[in-house]
Amino acid sequence: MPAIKLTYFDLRARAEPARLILAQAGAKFEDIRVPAPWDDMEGWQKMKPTTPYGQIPLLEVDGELISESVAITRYCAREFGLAGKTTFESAQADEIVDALQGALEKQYEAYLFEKDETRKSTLQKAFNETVLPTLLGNLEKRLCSRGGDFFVGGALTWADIVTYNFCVELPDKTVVEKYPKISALVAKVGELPNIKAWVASRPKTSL
Ligand SMILES: N[C@@H](CCC(=O)N[C@@H](CS)C(=O)NCC(=O)O)C(=O)O
Repeated sequence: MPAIKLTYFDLRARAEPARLILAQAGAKFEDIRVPAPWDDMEGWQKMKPTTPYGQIPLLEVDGELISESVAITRYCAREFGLAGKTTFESAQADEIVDALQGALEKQYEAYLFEKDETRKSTLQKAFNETVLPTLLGNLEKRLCSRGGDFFVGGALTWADIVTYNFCVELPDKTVVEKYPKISALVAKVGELPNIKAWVASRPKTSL
């Protein structure tokens, strides 16, 4: 097994999908957490230029660095057999992750780091009423078209784990209840023993 170190702020956010995959795989990894810029701007300003793109998360695998959260997550999925059994299945999983990532980036841009609580809740509400129903409606149909249990090949892949993480991180989880297949998938992934154990034991953070 490669020696894996995952470095991110002390947050779930962009590193959590990779952590969940590593946890599900039972892989050993170093979960390195550096203080967020709002807690230690000086420390982050020192670290920033040492990273390939001035941002984290970073994954170190046997001493080599990978940047970009989705590339990191995809590597973990491939390395630990959660990326589909064929190149076509891998593409099917990528499709779901890319669809979710598109919405996630909109969420980041719209409100995730908004400090003004009133403005944040207005922006959240707008996101819940526009972007989310379209995305979740489309994903529900996609899931049904692929058998209804898992997104790819009738077995667990990172597409399911990333969907789980996206849904449980939503500020208003009731939005997901309108989509029965997605809801069942989220519940099923949340009940996987390794996922359950990770979620119960991971550091408690705001994001
Ligand atoms: N596209 C990158 C974005 C990474 C990113 O935005 N990282 C943020 C934390 S979520 C960061 O490092 N912010 C500090 C900075 O940009 O100075 C990815 O998905 O990994």
